[in-house]
Amino acid sequence: MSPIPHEPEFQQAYEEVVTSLQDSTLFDKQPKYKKVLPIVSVPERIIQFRVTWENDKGDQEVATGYRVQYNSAKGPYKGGLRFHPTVNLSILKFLGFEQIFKNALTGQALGGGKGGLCVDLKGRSNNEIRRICYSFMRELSRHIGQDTDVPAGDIGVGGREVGFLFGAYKLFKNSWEGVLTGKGMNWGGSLIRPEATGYGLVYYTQAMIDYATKGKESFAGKRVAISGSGNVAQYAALKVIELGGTVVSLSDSKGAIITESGITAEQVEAIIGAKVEFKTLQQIIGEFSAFSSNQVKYVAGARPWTLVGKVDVALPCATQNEVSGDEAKALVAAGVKFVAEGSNMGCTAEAAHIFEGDRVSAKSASEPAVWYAPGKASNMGGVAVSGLEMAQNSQRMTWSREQVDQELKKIMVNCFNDCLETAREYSNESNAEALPSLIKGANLVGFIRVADAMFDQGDVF
Ligand SMILES: NC(=O)c1ccc[n+]([C@@H]2O[C@H](COP(=O)([O-])OP(=O)(O)OC[C@H]3O[C@@H](n4cnc5c(N)ncnc54)[C@H](O)[C@@H]3O)[C@@H](O)[C@H]2O)c1
Repeated sequence: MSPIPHEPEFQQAYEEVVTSLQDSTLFDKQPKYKKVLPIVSVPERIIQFRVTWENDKGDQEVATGYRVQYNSAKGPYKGGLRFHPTVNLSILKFLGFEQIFKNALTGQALGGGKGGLCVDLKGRSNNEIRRICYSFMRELSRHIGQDTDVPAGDIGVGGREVGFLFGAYKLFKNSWEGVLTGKGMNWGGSLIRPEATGYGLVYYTQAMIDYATKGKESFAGKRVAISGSGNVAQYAALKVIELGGTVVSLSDSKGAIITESGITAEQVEAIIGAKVEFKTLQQIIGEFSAFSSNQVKYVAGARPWTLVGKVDVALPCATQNEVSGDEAKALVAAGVKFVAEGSNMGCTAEAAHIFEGDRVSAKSASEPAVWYAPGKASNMGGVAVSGLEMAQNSQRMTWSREQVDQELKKIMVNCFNDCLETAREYSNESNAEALPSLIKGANLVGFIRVADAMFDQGDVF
């Protein structure tokens, strides 16, 4: 049990890690690691602050801002900022806790953190969003820096918001430094950073397909269900299309679009342009010419998982707990073989259990089973390229698109192999040689790397 039971999302994320570790031979082989759990579960520091601004009507508004500086054993705190009306400490602690181990999986020198603001930006003008970002950074700038804590975007915080936040930091601190990642391309940003989480998710899934089919299959010809239509979903969809897969769904918080023939790259580009203006999918399919020739079905208030028919790959890319146990059962019945989370904790504990149960019950690699990758491994391409952005800022250099993309691919494939090998090394399952658990593998690799650094630095003794 987590020490704080009234934080349900945090508790869920904590229990997932603890269960993975307990359900392996790690603590039998090396009992010292048990001591790390209660220490690593408590954030090094939480900053909570008031953010006020004048809205476009001339009224004052107020919201609560947060930064959870969770763990700095491996490097400066690193993790995104979420601006959304559901933001609270339970959600930010779950995201920050995941981020510690995710960042360790990149193989880079990055600690873990997360932050955000409980606000709804939808429908607000650019000017008002700028005022919100400046007010948020007025306080946050006291606590971050390129060697201390380097935030990035998350839900509700994209390129526009990172620009305003960076401008505010520069103003308050009189310092131009790589204090945020996801920056604009002509002022310190890295090529491929906007694409990185979606592309990386597809590269990780490609490594799963490659391993499971012994190189015989790829994305070509596969039917791929994707949820969400924000940053992660957009670039995952474009990469799947480029690799010859058929994207049969996308969604937003109001509903889902479903298509037999596949969403086109032109349609995804239309969504990319319209989402910055807070348009819903329903509005976009009604307004843009890309949707008049190649029509899609819109289902209000629905998630895509039970609506897509036969499907080979599922990539949840919207938000946490967006695949329920029943939806997981429906996906397995629809033939899904590969599930990889673009969103953080996209699957409920029940859904993850169903996918893992399907794998455990298979006797050998030749039997069809579901391969399930947790977000902390499969969506870490974004933070990995943020790490590359920090490296480029320190060097005062800009790497080419090809160089960053190659590095991203290498990082994702290495992460897949690390998860696989470590799951085998510490597995207590009879079929682990042929079908190792990627969720256990990811948690074991991330935890051991962070725990070793904490022992070395005297955080745990
Ligand atoms: N942006 C990154 O680099 C990055 C990296 C790793 C993980 N993630 C995770 O990926 C997910 C999506 O992030 P993003 O950056 O694409 O954000 P975004 O703001 O660009 O898009 C979020 C998407 O999720 C949908 N959504 C939000 N709340 C929802 C809800 N309650 N129900 C249904 N749909 C909802 C939105 O409509 C939108 O399509 C989040 O879980 C985030 O933590 C993002």
